[in-house]
Amino acid sequence: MRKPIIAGNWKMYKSFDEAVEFAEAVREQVPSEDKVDAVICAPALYLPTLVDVATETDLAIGAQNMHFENEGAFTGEISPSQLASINVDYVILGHSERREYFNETDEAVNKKVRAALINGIVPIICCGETLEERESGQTEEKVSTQVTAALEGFTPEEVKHMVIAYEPIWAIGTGKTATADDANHVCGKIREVVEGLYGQEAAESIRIQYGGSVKPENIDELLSKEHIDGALVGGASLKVDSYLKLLEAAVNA
Ligand SMILES: O=C[C@H](O)COP(=O)(O)O
Repeated sequence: MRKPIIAGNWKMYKSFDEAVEFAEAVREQVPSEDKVDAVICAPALYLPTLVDVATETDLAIGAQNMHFENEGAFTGEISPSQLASINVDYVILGHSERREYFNETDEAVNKKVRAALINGIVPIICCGETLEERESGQTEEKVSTQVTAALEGFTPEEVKHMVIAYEPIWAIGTGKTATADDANHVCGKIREVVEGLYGQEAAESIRIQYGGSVKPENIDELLSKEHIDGALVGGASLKVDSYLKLLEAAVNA
């Protein structure tokens, strides 16, 4: 059985004080990491402090992006080894907002996944279709292409420890959620893609999250589905109460 993983993606929200206040409020209430991986992916500026606040608790801290090189003349960028040097555990890669607004390509995502592994950071690899793609029946082809590209060149052992987040773009921040059956169907297809590339053990081990307007009211149904191992959550991860409710749902799933 795969351990659920709930990752909050704060995007470009919260002041520094609000971020610290949140982490201090949840750190003692987060369920044991034996039951659920609880992650907060915060703005880069806050990461060292949040890692410090979360030390020796079951709360893990992640970044929302990184460069694929460990160092170099890349003004404004943050490297995987820099994240590792402050003990960041996770990184979101290939989020649709990065693909859309910052021209992140499948090739760059693949390089970043490699760089994350080299530096001991767990990648949360995002994929998902636009509304237009969904309506024209291209959902499976789109996520399959994205996942295949992101996972190119690894070993089955490496793939087992990765996380994939399926986020239909039309469901992000819109209040529209894919039905649990639809989300499960696509997550199942992603698992088939992983199996085709890396075999059954990797496919059964890799964790696949759903993301897109997940909230305490809909998480139980999503997590009851065979192929959904957790959630990547934007809006509902910003409030202490709703974040803790999502974790509780994962423990009880
Ligand atoms: O990374 C998180 C997703 O973009 C989902 O955001 P949302 O929960 O606000 O729809």
